[in-house]
Amino acid sequence: MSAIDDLPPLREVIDTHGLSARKSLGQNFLLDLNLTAKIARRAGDLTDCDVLEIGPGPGGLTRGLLAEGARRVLAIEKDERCMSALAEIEAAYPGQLKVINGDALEVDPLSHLTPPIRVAANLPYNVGTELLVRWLTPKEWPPFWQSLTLMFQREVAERITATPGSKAYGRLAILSQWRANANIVMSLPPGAFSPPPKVHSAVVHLTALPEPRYPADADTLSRLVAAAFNQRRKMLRAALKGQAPDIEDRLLAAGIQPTERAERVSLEQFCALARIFKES
Ligand SMILES: C[S@@+](CC[C@H](N)C(=O)[O-])C[C@H]1O[C@@H](n2cnc3c(N)ncnc32)[C@H](O)[C@@H]1O
Repeated sequence: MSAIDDLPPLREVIDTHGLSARKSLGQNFLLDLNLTAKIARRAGDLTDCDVLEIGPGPGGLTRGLLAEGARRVLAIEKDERCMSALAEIEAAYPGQLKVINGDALEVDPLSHLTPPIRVAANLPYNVGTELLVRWLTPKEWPPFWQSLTLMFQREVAERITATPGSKAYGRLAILSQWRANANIVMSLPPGAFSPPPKVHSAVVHLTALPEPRYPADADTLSRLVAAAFNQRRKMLRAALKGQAPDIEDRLLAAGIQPTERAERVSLEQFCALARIFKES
């Protein structure tokens, strides 16, 4: 019998520790340990890795990550009420789980982790998107993480993995695919969660490329792509007018027709445009 078998079922944990789900914290818990084990397996081989988990809640995915052999898990959870439930898991895996009660947008986890590091999370979607963009846009590359395995609203997962020409293609697709391989590895219906959310969810697995697919400065690329897709129905010469007075020349130099719309421009072309901006 492993340590995880000694822990009470998650429904009992919720009752014992009074963890009624709070909408303000985006709490839709995964209570099926077979499912959390499956998600943990999608994070890759954890045996020689430290894992950063954001938003462990009552600890379903945390248990999965530890049972899959993670060397250490650092879990950052904003809800103080979850601390006693997570302490039970800490006790079952001495020295392997560290929990920080704080806001993942404010806590710097790096001093607690040793590479190689993988990230796994089932987070409220707004926080997840903000963290994803941060993790994808550091100045230096490769980043601190080897892979990110993140639960998103299915529509957001589709925006991360979208290709040019599709409605979902935009800033998230470009930033994700510039520096990582990104795939949807699991789909989950609302009923997988307690309480069930209104929408379907999906797990996206991103692995960091050793180098970005095409050279570009992260801030410049991020700024241009945000401006281009903010007005996605406009031609690029109009959408990017505020970025440079000679925007048409710059677009042409990057191999982009000024009359083109952002959703038809490839990642390679956006990177070429970012290089032209950096050089000018
Ligand atoms: C969707 S629930 C998932 C909980 C758990 N991982 C599971 O799968 O059952 C999201 C969790 O993130 C926590 N959370 C929300 N905002 C957070 C933040 N800014 N930093 C850290 N945790 C946060 C919530 O309290 C909640 O426990």
